[in-house]
Amino acid sequence: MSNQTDRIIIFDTTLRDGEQSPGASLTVEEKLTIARALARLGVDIIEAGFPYASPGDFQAVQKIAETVGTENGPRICGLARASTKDIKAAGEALKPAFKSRIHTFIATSDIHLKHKLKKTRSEVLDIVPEMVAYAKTFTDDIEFSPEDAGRSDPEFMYQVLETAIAAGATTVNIPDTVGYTTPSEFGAIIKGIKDNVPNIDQAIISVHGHDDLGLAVANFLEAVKNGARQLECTINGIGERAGNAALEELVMALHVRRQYFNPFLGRAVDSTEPLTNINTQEIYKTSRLVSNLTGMIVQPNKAIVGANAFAHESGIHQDGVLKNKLTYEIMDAESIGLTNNQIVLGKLSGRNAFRTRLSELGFELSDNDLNNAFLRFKEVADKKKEITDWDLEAIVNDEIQQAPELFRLELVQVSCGDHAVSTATVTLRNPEGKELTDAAIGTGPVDAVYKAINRVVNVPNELIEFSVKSVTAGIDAMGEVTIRLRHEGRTYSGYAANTDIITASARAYISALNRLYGAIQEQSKVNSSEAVLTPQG
Ligand SMILES: CC(=O)SCCNC(=O)CCNC(=O)[C@H](O)C(C)(C)COP(=O)(O)OP(=O)(O)OC[C@H]1O[C@@H](n2cnc3c(N)ncnc32)[C@H](O)[C@@H]1OP(=O)(O)O
Ligand SMILES: CC(C)C(=O)C(=O)O
Ligand SMILES: [Mg+2]
Repeated sequence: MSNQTDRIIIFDTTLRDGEQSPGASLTVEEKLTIARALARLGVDIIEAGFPYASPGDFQAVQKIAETVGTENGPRICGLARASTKDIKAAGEALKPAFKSRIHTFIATSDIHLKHKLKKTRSEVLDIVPEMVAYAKTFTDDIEFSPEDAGRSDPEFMYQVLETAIAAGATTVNIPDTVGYTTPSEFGAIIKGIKDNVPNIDQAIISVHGHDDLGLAVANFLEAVKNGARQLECTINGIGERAGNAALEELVMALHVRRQYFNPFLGRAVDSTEPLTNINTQEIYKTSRLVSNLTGMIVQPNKAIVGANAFAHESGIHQDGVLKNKLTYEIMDAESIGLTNNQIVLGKLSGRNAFRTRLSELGFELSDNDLNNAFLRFKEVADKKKEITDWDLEAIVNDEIQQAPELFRLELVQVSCGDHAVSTATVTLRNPEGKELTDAAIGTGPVDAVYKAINRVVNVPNELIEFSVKSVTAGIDAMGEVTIRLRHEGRTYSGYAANTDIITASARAYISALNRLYGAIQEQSKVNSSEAVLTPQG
Protein backbone atom coordinates (compact mmCIF):
# COMPACT_ATOMS: atom_id res chain seq x y z
CA MET A 1 0.00 0.00 0.00
CA SER A 2 1.17 3.49 -0.73
CA ASN A 3 0.86 6.26 1.79
CA GLN A 4 -0.39 8.54 -1.00
CA THR A 5 -4.15 8.34 -1.30
CA ASP A 6 -5.84 10.54 -3.86
CA ARG A 7 -8.02 12.13 -1.17
CA ILE A 8 -7.44 13.02 2.44
CA ILE A 9 -9.11 10.43 4.69
CA ILE A 10 -11.34 11.95 7.34
CA PHE A 11 -11.35 9.89 10.53
CA ASP A 12 -13.97 11.24 12.89
CA THR A 13 -13.43 10.66 16.61
CA THR A 14 -16.34 12.76 17.97
CA LEU A 15 -17.82 9.65 19.59
CA ARG A 16 -14.52 8.61 21.21
CA ASP A 17 -12.12 11.50 21.89
CA GLY A 18 -14.99 14.02 21.54
CA GLU A 19 -16.91 12.20 24.23
CA GLN A 20 -13.85 12.59 26.48
CA SER A 21 -14.84 16.29 26.85
CA PRO A 22 -15.97 16.73 30.44
CA GLY A 23 -19.76 16.53 30.53
CA ALA A 24 -20.19 15.40 26.93
CA SER A 25 -21.27 11.87 27.76
CA LEU A 26 -23.87 10.50 25.38
CA THR A 27 -26.43 7.70 25.57
CA VAL A 28 -26.26 4.79 23.11
CA GLU A 29 -29.23 6.21 21.16
CA GLU A 30 -27.60 9.65 20.97
CA LYS A 31 -24.36 8.09 19.72
CA LEU A 32 -26.31 6.27 17.05
CA THR A 33 -27.98 9.52 15.96
CA ILE A 34 -24.58 11.22 15.68
CA ALA A 35 -23.08 8.23 13.85
CA ARG A 36 -25.88 8.42 11.25
CA ALA A 37 -25.23 12.14 10.82
CA LEU A 38 -21.49 11.46 10.40
CA ALA A 39 -22.29 8.89 7.71
CA ARG A 40 -24.42 11.49 5.87
CA LEU A 41 -21.57 13.97 6.24
CA GLY A 42 -19.37 11.47 4.39
CA VAL A 43 -16.62 10.76 6.92
CA ASP A 44 -14.50 7.79 5.87
CA ILE A 45 -14.04 6.31 9.33
CA ILE A 46 -16.01 6.67 12.56
CA GLU A 47 -14.13 5.94 15.77
CA ALA A 48 -17.26 4.87 17.63
CA GLY A 49 -15.81 4.37 21.11
CA PHE A 50 -13.54 2.43 23.43
CA PRO A 51 -15.40 -0.89 23.83
CA TYR A 52 -13.43 -2.13 26.85
CA ALA A 53 -14.09 1.10 28.79
CA SER A 54 -17.68 0.27 29.77
CA PRO A 55 -20.64 -1.95 28.82
CA GLY A 56 -22.36 1.18 27.42
CA ASP A 57 -19.40 1.95 25.16
CA PHE A 58 -19.26 -1.68 24.00
CA GLN A 59 -22.97 -1.62 23.17
CA ALA A 60 -22.71 1.72 21.35
CA VAL A 61 -19.81 0.51 19.17
CA GLN A 62 -21.67 -2.73 18.45
CA LYS A 63 -24.90 -0.91 17.51
CA ILE A 64 -23.08 1.58 15.30
CA ALA A 65 -21.17 -1.27 13.64
CA GLU A 66 -24.45 -3.03 12.96
CA THR A 67 -26.59 -0.13 11.76
CA VAL A 68 -24.19 2.46 10.33
CA GLY A 69 -21.24 0.24 9.35
CA THR A 70 -23.10 -1.21 6.37
CA GLU A 71 -21.63 -2.03 2.95
CA ASN A 72 -21.90 1.55 1.69
CA GLY A 73 -21.35 3.14 5.07
CA PRO A 74 -18.14 4.31 6.73
CA ARG A 75 -15.57 2.02 8.30
CA ILE A 76 -16.21 1.64 12.03
CA CYS A 77 -13.29 1.76 14.41
CA GLY A 78 -12.87 0.90 18.09
CA LEU A 79 -10.04 2.04 20.36
CA ALA A 80 -8.00 -0.37 22.49
CA ARG A 81 -4.94 -0.06 24.69
CA ALA A 82 -2.05 -2.37 23.74
CA SER A 83 -3.61 -5.10 25.84
CA THR A 84 -5.34 -8.33 24.86
CA LYS A 85 -8.50 -7.65 26.86
CA ASP A 86 -9.04 -4.24 25.24
CA ILE A 87 -8.32 -5.58 21.74
CA LYS A 88 -10.61 -8.57 22.23
CA ALA A 89 -13.46 -6.29 23.37
CA ALA A 90 -12.92 -4.04 20.34
CA GLY A 91 -12.79 -7.04 17.97
CA GLU A 92 -16.04 -8.41 19.36
CA ALA A 93 -17.92 -5.11 19.39
CA LEU A 94 -16.91 -4.44 15.78
CA LYS A 95 -17.96 -7.85 14.44
CA PRO A 96 -21.24 -6.65 12.82
CA ALA A 97 -19.48 -3.95 10.76
CA PHE A 98 -18.98 -4.51 7.04
CA LYS A 99 -15.63 -2.66 7.31
CA SER A 100 -13.96 -2.45 10.71
CA ARG A 101 -10.74 -1.15 12.20
CA ILE A 102 -9.04 -1.72 15.53
CA HIS A 103 -7.02 1.25 16.74
CA THR A 104 -4.47 0.23 19.33
CA PHE A 105 -2.06 2.57 21.04
CA ILE A 106 0.78 2.77 23.54
CA ALA A 107 2.83 5.77 24.58
CA THR A 108 6.39 6.25 23.34
CA SER A 109 7.49 9.41 25.16
CA ASP A 110 9.93 8.95 28.04
CA ILE A 111 7.59 11.00 30.24
CA HIS A 112 4.76 8.50 29.72
CA LEU A 113 7.02 5.45 29.87
CA LYS A 114 8.59 6.47 33.15
CA HIS A 115 5.65 7.97 35.02
CA LYS A 116 2.54 6.32 33.59
CA LEU A 117 3.32 2.95 32.01
CA LYS A 118 6.40 2.25 34.18
CA LYS A 119 7.93 0.36 31.26
CA THR A 120 11.24 0.49 29.45
CA ARG A 121 11.62 1.28 25.77
CA SER A 122 12.52 -2.32 25.04
CA GLU A 123 9.37 -3.59 26.80
CA VAL A 124 7.27 -1.27 24.62
CA LEU A 125 9.12 -2.50 21.52
CA ASP A 126 8.12 -6.07 22.44
CA ILE A 127 4.47 -5.25 23.23
CA VAL A 128 3.75 -3.39 19.98
CA PRO A 129 4.21 -6.22 17.42
CA GLU A 130 2.56 -8.72 19.74
CA MET A 131 -0.57 -6.56 20.14
CA VAL A 132 -0.75 -5.48 16.49
CA ALA A 133 -0.52 -9.14 15.45
CA TYR A 134 -3.22 -10.06 17.96
CA ALA A 135 -5.49 -7.26 16.66
CA LYS A 136 -4.90 -8.60 13.16
CA THR A 137 -6.68 -11.83 14.16
CA PHE A 138 -9.94 -9.80 14.34
CA THR A 139 -9.64 -7.56 11.27
CA ASP A 140 -7.11 -6.73 8.55
CA ASP A 141 -7.37 -3.02 9.11
CA ILE A 142 -5.20 -2.03 12.07
CA GLU A 143 -4.23 1.45 13.18
CA PHE A 144 -1.37 1.91 15.61
CA SER A 145 -0.64 5.11 17.57
CA PRO A 146 2.51 5.94 19.54
CA GLU A 147 0.76 8.09 22.15
CA ASP A 148 2.47 11.41 22.97
CA ALA A 149 4.40 11.17 19.70
CA GLY A 150 4.85 14.95 19.80
CA ARG A 151 7.16 14.60 22.83
CA SER A 152 8.76 11.27 21.89
CA ASP A 153 12.38 10.71 20.90
CA PRO A 154 12.06 10.49 17.08
CA GLU A 155 14.62 7.67 16.74
CA PHE A 156 12.73 5.46 19.21
CA MET A 157 9.40 6.32 17.58
CA TYR A 158 10.74 5.35 14.12
CA GLN A 159 11.72 1.95 15.52
CA VAL A 160 8.30 1.45 17.11
CA LEU A 161 6.49 2.45 13.90
CA GLU A 162 8.65 0.14 11.78
CA THR A 163 7.85 -2.74 14.14
CA ALA A 164 4.11 -1.95 14.10
CA ILE A 165 3.99 -1.85 10.30
CA ALA A 166 5.99 -5.08 10.04
CA ALA A 167 3.44 -6.72 12.34
CA GLY A 168 0.57 -5.60 10.10
CA ALA A 169 -0.45 -2.04 11.03
CA THR A 170 -2.03 -0.47 7.93
CA THR A 171 -2.29 3.05 9.37
CA VAL A 172 0.20 4.70 11.71
CA ASN A 173 -1.29 7.61 13.57
CA ILE A 174 0.93 10.31 15.02
CA PRO A 175 -0.71 11.96 18.04
CA ASP A 176 0.26 15.29 19.49
CA THR A 177 -1.52 14.10 22.62
CA VAL A 178 -0.90 17.19 24.72
CA GLY A 179 -1.06 19.80 21.94
CA TYR A 180 2.57 20.78 22.49
CA THR A 181 4.08 21.02 19.01
CA THR A 182 4.09 23.98 16.65
CA PRO A 183 3.13 23.65 12.97
CA SER A 184 6.68 23.57 11.62
CA GLU A 185 7.75 21.05 14.28
CA PHE A 186 4.76 18.82 13.56
CA GLY A 187 5.41 18.98 9.81
CA ALA A 188 9.04 18.03 10.48
CA ILE A 189 7.93 15.03 12.59
CA ILE A 190 5.84 13.72 9.66
CA LYS A 191 8.70 14.32 7.22
CA GLY A 192 11.10 12.57 9.61
CA ILE A 193 8.80 9.53 9.67
CA LYS A 194 8.60 9.44 5.88
CA ASP A 195 12.35 9.69 5.56
CA ASN A 196 13.39 7.34 8.35
CA VAL A 197 10.84 4.52 8.72
CA PRO A 198 11.96 2.02 6.06
CA ASN A 199 8.57 0.33 5.52
CA ILE A 200 6.43 3.51 5.80
CA ASP A 201 5.11 3.06 2.25
CA GLN A 202 3.12 0.08 3.52
CA ALA A 203 0.98 2.29 5.77
CA ILE A 204 -1.08 5.47 5.65
CA ILE A 205 0.29 8.26 7.84
CA SER A 206 -2.42 9.73 10.03
CA VAL A 207 -2.38 12.62 12.51
CA HIS A 208 -4.23 13.25 15.76
CA GLY A 209 -3.85 16.41 17.79
CA HIS A 210 -5.18 18.45 20.66
CA ASP A 211 -5.76 22.17 20.85
CA ASP A 212 -4.00 23.08 24.12
CA LEU A 213 -2.15 25.92 22.37
CA GLY A 214 -4.84 26.47 19.72
CA LEU A 215 -2.56 24.95 17.06
CA ALA A 216 -4.18 21.61 16.22
CA VAL A 217 -5.66 22.56 12.84
CA ALA A 218 -2.54 24.47 11.77
CA ASN A 219 -0.41 21.47 12.77
CA PHE A 220 -2.55 19.12 10.67
CA LEU A 221 -2.36 21.31 7.58
CA GLU A 222 1.42 21.32 7.87
CA ALA A 223 1.30 17.54 8.31
CA VAL A 224 -0.69 17.20 5.06
CA LYS A 225 2.01 19.17 3.26
CA ASN A 226 4.55 16.67 4.57
CA GLY A 227 2.71 13.46 3.67
CA ALA A 228 -0.07 12.83 6.22
CA ARG A 229 -3.12 11.42 4.46
CA GLN A 230 -5.55 10.76 7.31
CA LEU A 231 -6.80 13.45 9.70
CA GLU A 232 -8.35 12.52 13.05
CA CYS A 233 -10.80 15.19 14.08
CA THR A 234 -14.06 15.94 15.85
CA ILE A 235 -17.15 18.00 15.10
CA ASN A 236 -16.85 21.46 16.69
CA GLY A 237 -13.35 20.45 17.86
CA ILE A 238 -14.70 18.87 21.05
CA GLY A 239 -12.46 16.47 22.95
CA GLU A 240 -10.17 15.91 25.91
CA ARG A 241 -9.14 19.21 27.62
CA ALA A 242 -9.02 22.01 25.00
CA GLY A 243 -10.39 19.58 22.40
CA ASN A 244 -9.25 18.03 19.14
CA ALA A 245 -8.63 19.45 15.69
CA ALA A 246 -12.03 20.59 14.37
CA LEU A 247 -13.35 18.63 11.39
CA GLU A 248 -15.21 21.59 9.89
CA GLU A 249 -12.11 23.82 10.00
CA LEU A 250 -9.85 21.21 8.41
CA VAL A 251 -12.31 20.27 5.71
CA MET A 252 -13.16 23.86 4.78
CA ALA A 253 -9.47 24.87 4.80
CA LEU A 254 -8.76 22.03 2.36
CA HIS A 255 -11.86 22.94 0.36
CA VAL A 256 -11.41 26.70 0.16
CA ARG A 257 -7.63 26.51 -0.31
CA ARG A 258 -7.54 23.42 -2.51
CA GLN A 259 -5.37 25.14 -5.10
CA TYR A 260 -2.79 25.73 -2.41
CA PHE A 261 -2.93 22.11 -1.17
CA ASN A 262 -3.29 20.34 -4.55
CA PRO A 263 0.46 20.15 -5.32
CA PHE A 264 1.14 18.47 -1.96
CA LEU A 265 -1.20 15.68 -3.08
CA GLY A 266 0.57 15.41 -6.42
CA ARG A 267 -2.22 17.20 -8.34
CA ALA A 268 -2.22 20.09 -10.78
CA VAL A 269 -2.61 23.40 -8.93
CA ASP A 270 -5.85 24.23 -10.75
CA SER A 271 -7.54 20.86 -10.17
CA THR A 272 -11.08 21.32 -8.87
CA GLU A 273 -11.37 17.76 -7.50
CA PRO A 274 -12.46 17.82 -3.85
CA LEU A 275 -9.70 16.93 -1.41
CA THR A 276 -11.97 14.96 0.94
CA ASN A 277 -15.13 12.85 0.61
CA ILE A 278 -17.02 15.20 2.91
CA ASN A 279 -20.37 16.57 1.78
CA THR A 280 -19.71 20.08 3.09
CA GLN A 281 -23.41 20.97 2.99
CA GLU A 282 -23.96 18.64 5.94
CA ILE A 283 -21.44 20.47 8.14
CA TYR A 284 -23.69 23.02 9.79
CA LYS A 285 -26.46 20.68 10.83
CA THR A 286 -24.02 18.05 12.07
CA SER A 287 -22.36 20.74 14.16
CA ARG A 288 -25.72 21.76 15.65
CA LEU A 289 -26.68 18.18 16.35
CA VAL A 290 -23.42 17.45 18.17
CA SER A 291 -23.63 20.70 20.13
CA ASN A 292 -27.19 20.02 21.19
CA LEU A 293 -26.65 16.39 22.14
CA THR A 294 -23.39 16.93 24.02
CA GLY A 295 -24.39 20.25 25.60
CA MET A 296 -21.09 21.72 24.34
CA ILE A 297 -22.12 25.18 23.13
CA VAL A 298 -20.36 26.51 20.03
CA GLN A 299 -18.83 29.94 20.68
CA PRO A 300 -20.37 32.61 18.38
CA ASN A 301 -17.00 33.53 16.84
CA LYS A 302 -16.03 29.90 16.14
CA ALA A 303 -14.68 29.46 12.60
CA ILE A 304 -17.11 27.94 10.07
CA VAL A 305 -19.99 27.00 12.40
CA GLY A 306 -20.18 29.87 14.91
CA ALA A 307 -23.30 32.08 14.80
CA ASN A 308 -21.17 35.04 13.65
CA ALA A 309 -19.07 33.16 11.11
CA PHE A 310 -21.04 34.60 8.19
CA ALA A 311 -22.42 37.75 9.83
CA HIS A 312 -21.27 41.22 8.81
CA GLU A 313 -21.71 43.86 11.50
CA SER A 314 -19.91 47.01 10.51
CA GLY A 315 -21.00 49.48 7.85
CA ILE A 316 -17.93 49.28 5.66
CA HIS A 317 -18.16 45.48 5.56
CA GLN A 318 -21.92 45.53 4.90
CA ASP A 319 -21.39 48.04 2.11
CA GLY A 320 -18.68 45.83 0.58
CA VAL A 321 -20.75 42.65 0.80
CA LEU A 322 -23.79 44.34 -0.73
CA LYS A 323 -21.62 45.44 -3.65
CA ASN A 324 -19.93 42.05 -4.01
CA LYS A 325 -19.75 39.20 -1.48
CA LEU A 326 -16.18 38.48 -2.52
CA THR A 327 -15.07 41.60 -0.63
CA TYR A 328 -15.49 39.98 2.78
CA GLU A 329 -16.50 36.33 2.23
CA ILE A 330 -14.05 33.56 1.38
CA MET A 331 -16.77 30.90 1.24
CA ASP A 332 -20.53 30.75 0.78
CA ALA A 333 -22.68 30.10 3.83
CA GLU A 334 -24.59 27.69 1.58
CA SER A 335 -21.44 25.57 1.14
CA ILE A 336 -21.72 24.42 4.76
CA GLY A 337 -25.49 23.96 4.49
CA LEU A 338 -26.58 27.23 6.05
CA THR A 339 -29.85 28.05 4.33
CA ASN A 340 -31.11 31.58 4.19
CA ASN A 341 -33.22 31.10 7.29
CA GLN A 342 -36.21 31.33 4.99
CA ILE A 343 -39.79 30.89 6.23
CA VAL A 344 -40.75 27.37 5.37
CA LEU A 345 -43.83 26.23 7.21
CA GLY A 346 -46.77 27.60 9.18
CA LYS A 347 -49.62 26.42 11.34
CA LEU A 348 -51.66 25.27 8.35
CA SER A 349 -48.91 23.00 7.02
CA GLY A 350 -49.50 19.27 7.00
CA ARG A 351 -47.45 16.25 8.00
CA ASN A 352 -46.21 15.65 4.48
CA ALA A 353 -44.74 19.12 4.05
CA PHE A 354 -43.26 18.86 7.53
CA ARG A 355 -41.64 15.47 6.80
CA THR A 356 -40.33 16.69 3.42
CA ARG A 357 -38.76 19.82 4.90
CA LEU A 358 -37.15 17.81 7.71
CA SER A 359 -35.70 15.40 5.24
CA GLU A 360 -34.33 18.33 3.17
CA LEU A 361 -32.70 19.50 6.41
CA GLY A 362 -31.13 16.05 6.79
CA PHE A 363 -33.24 14.66 9.65
CA GLU A 364 -34.36 11.05 9.42
CA LEU A 365 -36.87 10.42 12.18
CA SER A 366 -38.68 7.27 13.18
CA ASP A 367 -42.48 7.47 12.71
CA ASN A 368 -42.87 7.91 16.44
CA ASP A 369 -40.32 10.76 16.68
CA LEU A 370 -41.81 12.37 13.58
CA ASN A 371 -45.31 12.31 15.06
CA ASN A 372 -44.10 13.80 18.33
CA ALA A 373 -42.09 16.46 16.51
CA PHE A 374 -45.13 17.29 14.34
CA LEU A 375 -47.29 17.83 17.44
CA ARG A 376 -44.60 20.11 18.90
CA PHE A 377 -44.36 21.94 15.58
CA LYS A 378 -48.12 22.61 15.62
CA GLU A 379 -47.93 23.85 19.20
CA VAL A 380 -45.11 26.25 18.27
CA ALA A 381 -46.85 27.32 15.05
CA ASP A 382 -49.90 28.31 17.08
CA LYS A 383 -47.78 30.67 19.14
CA LYS A 384 -45.33 31.86 16.53
CA LYS A 385 -46.20 33.34 13.14
CA GLU A 386 -43.06 32.36 11.29
CA ILE A 387 -41.46 28.94 11.57
CA THR A 388 -37.94 29.01 10.19
CA ASP A 389 -35.54 26.17 9.49
CA TRP A 390 -33.78 27.05 12.74
CA ASP A 391 -37.02 26.66 14.67
CA LEU A 392 -37.60 23.28 13.03
CA GLU A 393 -34.10 22.18 13.93
CA ALA A 394 -34.63 23.26 17.56
CA ILE A 395 -37.98 21.42 17.73
CA VAL A 396 -36.49 18.21 16.35
CA ASN A 397 -33.37 18.38 18.51
CA ASP A 398 -35.57 18.99 21.53
CA GLU A 399 -37.76 16.02 20.63
CA ILE A 400 -34.99 13.50 19.96
CA GLN A 401 -33.06 14.56 23.00
CA GLN A 402 -35.54 13.91 25.74
CA ALA A 403 -34.65 10.19 26.00
CA PRO A 404 -34.28 8.43 28.37
CA GLU A 405 -37.50 9.84 29.75
CA LEU A 406 -37.53 8.77 33.39
CA PHE A 407 -39.14 11.89 34.84
CA ARG A 408 -41.56 13.82 32.63
CA LEU A 409 -42.69 17.42 33.03
CA GLU A 410 -46.49 17.61 33.17
CA LEU A 411 -46.91 21.18 34.40
CA VAL A 412 -44.86 24.21 35.30
CA GLN A 413 -46.34 27.42 36.67
CA VAL A 414 -44.54 30.47 38.00
CA SER A 415 -45.37 33.70 39.68
CA CYS A 416 -42.73 36.42 39.66
CA GLY A 417 -42.12 40.13 39.23
CA ASP A 418 -40.09 42.97 40.68
CA HIS A 419 -42.32 43.15 43.78
CA ALA A 420 -43.06 39.44 44.10
CA VAL A 421 -41.23 36.48 45.56
CA SER A 422 -40.57 34.12 42.64
CA THR A 423 -42.63 31.01 43.25
CA ALA A 424 -42.92 27.90 41.11
CA THR A 425 -45.17 24.87 41.13
CA VAL A 426 -44.23 21.80 39.10
CA THR A 427 -45.92 18.50 38.42
CA LEU A 428 -43.73 15.64 37.21
CA ARG A 429 -44.54 12.05 36.30
CA ASN A 430 -41.99 9.78 37.95
CA PRO A 431 -40.49 6.61 36.34
CA GLU A 432 -43.25 4.53 37.92
CA GLY A 433 -45.92 6.69 36.26
CA LYS A 434 -47.02 8.52 39.39
CA GLU A 435 -47.76 12.28 39.25
CA LEU A 436 -45.94 14.33 41.90
CA THR A 437 -46.44 18.02 42.59
CA ASP A 438 -44.31 20.39 44.65
CA ALA A 439 -43.61 24.10 44.95
CA ALA A 440 -40.68 26.30 45.93
CA ILE A 441 -39.56 29.90 46.08
CA GLY A 442 -36.33 31.13 44.50
CA THR A 443 -34.26 34.17 43.62
CA GLY A 444 -35.97 34.24 40.21
CA PRO A 445 -38.48 32.12 38.29
CA VAL A 446 -35.91 29.64 36.94
CA ASP A 447 -34.31 29.21 40.35
CA ALA A 448 -37.76 28.59 41.85
CA VAL A 449 -38.60 26.03 39.14
CA TYR A 450 -35.30 24.19 39.67
CA LYS A 451 -35.81 24.12 43.42
CA ALA A 452 -39.34 22.74 42.99
CA ILE A 453 -38.06 20.06 40.56
CA ASN A 454 -35.29 19.13 43.00
CA ARG A 455 -37.87 18.65 45.73
CA VAL A 456 -39.62 16.08 43.53
CA VAL A 457 -36.66 14.30 41.96
CA ASN A 458 -34.48 14.27 45.07
CA VAL A 459 -31.16 13.65 43.27
CA PRO A 460 -28.30 15.71 44.74
CA ASN A 461 -26.66 17.82 42.03
CA GLU A 462 -24.87 21.08 41.46
CA LEU A 463 -25.93 23.34 38.58
CA ILE A 464 -22.69 24.43 36.91
CA GLU A 465 -23.89 26.02 33.69
CA PHE A 466 -27.14 27.54 32.47
CA SER A 467 -27.42 29.21 29.11
CA VAL A 468 -30.41 30.64 27.25
CA LYS A 469 -30.19 31.55 23.61
CA SER A 470 -32.82 32.77 21.19
CA VAL A 471 -33.11 30.61 18.05
CA THR A 472 -34.23 33.49 15.84
CA ALA A 473 -34.89 37.20 16.28
CA GLY A 474 -38.22 38.62 17.49
CA ILE A 475 -40.35 38.67 20.60
CA ASP A 476 -41.95 35.33 19.67
CA ALA A 477 -38.59 33.59 19.13
CA MET A 478 -38.02 30.09 20.45
CA GLY A 479 -35.55 29.99 23.33
CA GLU A 480 -32.97 27.22 23.58
CA VAL A 481 -31.72 26.31 27.03
CA THR A 482 -28.58 24.27 27.64
CA ILE A 483 -27.56 23.29 31.12
CA ARG A 484 -24.96 21.18 32.84
CA LEU A 485 -25.16 19.55 36.25
CA ARG A 486 -22.46 17.94 38.32
CA HIS A 487 -22.89 14.89 40.52
CA GLU A 488 -19.94 13.07 42.12
CA GLY A 489 -17.41 14.59 39.72
CA ARG A 490 -19.35 13.75 36.53
CA THR A 491 -21.18 16.28 34.41
CA TYR A 492 -24.57 15.76 32.73
CA SER A 493 -26.06 18.03 30.10
CA GLY A 494 -29.61 18.87 29.14
CA TYR A 495 -31.15 20.79 26.26
CA ALA A 496 -34.64 22.01 25.41
CA ALA A 497 -36.29 24.54 23.13
CA ASN A 498 -39.63 26.26 23.58
CA THR A 499 -41.28 29.61 22.90
CA ASP A 500 -41.63 29.89 26.70
CA ILE A 501 -38.16 30.04 28.24
CA ILE A 502 -39.40 28.95 31.67
CA THR A 503 -40.80 25.76 30.11
CA ALA A 504 -37.57 25.30 28.12
CA SER A 505 -35.55 25.79 31.32
CA ALA A 506 -37.64 23.21 33.18
CA ARG A 507 -37.43 20.67 30.32
CA ALA A 508 -33.65 21.14 29.93
CA TYR A 509 -33.17 20.60 33.66
CA ILE A 510 -35.29 17.45 33.64
CA SER A 511 -33.46 16.17 30.58
CA ALA A 512 -30.12 16.51 32.45
CA LEU A 513 -31.61 15.01 35.62
CA ASN A 514 -32.90 12.06 33.59
CA ARG A 515 -29.37 11.45 32.30
CA LEU A 516 -27.98 11.70 35.82
CA TYR A 517 -30.72 9.50 37.26
CA GLY A 518 -30.22 6.94 34.44
CA ALA A 519 -26.46 6.84 35.13
CA ILE A 520 -27.07 6.26 38.84
CA GLN A 521 -29.47 3.44 38.04
CA GLU A 522 -26.93 1.87 35.63
CA GLN A 523 -24.25 2.14 38.29
CA SER A 524 -26.45 0.59 40.94
CA LYS A 525 -27.23 -2.28 38.53
CA VAL A 526 -23.49 -2.79 38.00
CA ASN A 527 -22.90 -2.79 41.73
CA SER A 528 -26.00 -5.00 42.02
CA SER A 529 -26.77 -3.30 45.25
CA GLU A 530 -29.91 -1.50 46.34
CA ALA A 531 -30.91 1.67 44.45
CA VAL A 532 -28.90 4.50 45.95
CA LEU A 533 -31.66 7.05 45.63
CA THR A 534 -35.27 7.03 46.46
CA PRO A 535 -37.27 9.44 44.35
CA GLN A 536 -40.16 10.97 46.22
CA GLY A 537 -43.35 8.94 45.95
C1 LIG B 1 -4.85 9.73 25.00
C2 LIG B 1 -6.16 9.10 25.15
O1 LIG B 1 -7.15 9.71 24.85
S1 LIG B 1 -6.21 7.51 25.68
C3 LIG B 1 -7.91 7.08 25.77
C4 LIG B 1 -8.52 7.61 27.02
N1 LIG B 1 -9.80 7.00 27.21
C5 LIG B 1 -10.11 6.38 28.33
O2 LIG B 1 -9.36 6.36 29.31
C6 LIG B 1 -11.46 5.70 28.34
C7 LIG B 1 -12.06 5.56 29.71
N2 LIG B 1 -11.17 4.78 30.55
C8 LIG B 1 -11.59 3.78 31.36
O3 LIG B 1 -12.76 3.44 31.42
C9 LIG B 1 -10.55 3.11 32.20
O4 LIG B 1 -9.43 3.95 32.34
C10 LIG B 1 -10.11 1.74 31.59
C11 LIG B 1 -11.31 0.78 31.60
C12 LIG B 1 -9.61 1.89 30.16
C13 LIG B 1 -8.99 1.14 32.42
O5 LIG B 1 -9.40 1.14 33.75
P1 LIG B 1 -8.43 0.54 34.90
O6 LIG B 1 -8.08 -0.86 34.55
O7 LIG B 1 -9.16 0.78 36.18
O8 LIG B 1 -7.09 1.38 34.84
P2 LIG B 1 -6.80 2.91 35.14
O9 LIG B 1 -7.70 3.75 34.30
O10 LIG B 1 -6.84 3.20 36.59
O11 LIG B 1 -5.29 3.05 34.66
C14 LIG B 1 -4.92 2.80 33.34
C15 LIG B 1 -3.99 1.60 33.25
O12 LIG B 1 -3.77 1.33 31.85
C16 LIG B 1 -2.36 1.41 31.56
N3 LIG B 1 -2.26 1.91 30.22
C17 LIG B 1 -2.49 3.19 29.80
N4 LIG B 1 -2.35 3.24 28.48
C18 LIG B 1 -2.04 2.02 28.07
C19 LIG B 1 -1.80 1.48 26.79
N5 LIG B 1 -1.91 2.24 25.71
N6 LIG B 1 -1.52 0.18 26.68
C20 LIG B 1 -1.46 -0.61 27.78
N7 LIG B 1 -1.68 -0.15 29.02
C21 LIG B 1 -1.97 1.16 29.16
C22 LIG B 1 -1.83 2.34 32.62
O13 LIG B 1 -0.44 2.21 32.76
C23 LIG B 1 -2.61 1.87 33.84
O14 LIG B 1 -2.04 0.64 34.22
P3 LIG B 1 -1.79 0.27 35.80
O15 LIG B 1 -3.18 0.18 36.38
O16 LIG B 1 -1.09 -1.04 35.72
O17 LIG B 1 -0.98 1.37 36.36
C1 LIG C 1 -5.57 7.39 21.65
C2 LIG C 1 -4.73 8.51 21.16
C3 LIG C 1 -4.62 8.50 19.67
C4 LIG C 1 -5.22 9.84 21.61
O1 LIG C 1 -6.39 10.13 21.71
C5 LIG C 1 -4.20 10.85 21.86
O2 LIG C 1 -3.01 10.54 21.88
O3 LIG C 1 -4.59 12.03 22.07
MG1 LIG D 1 -6.67 12.31 21.79
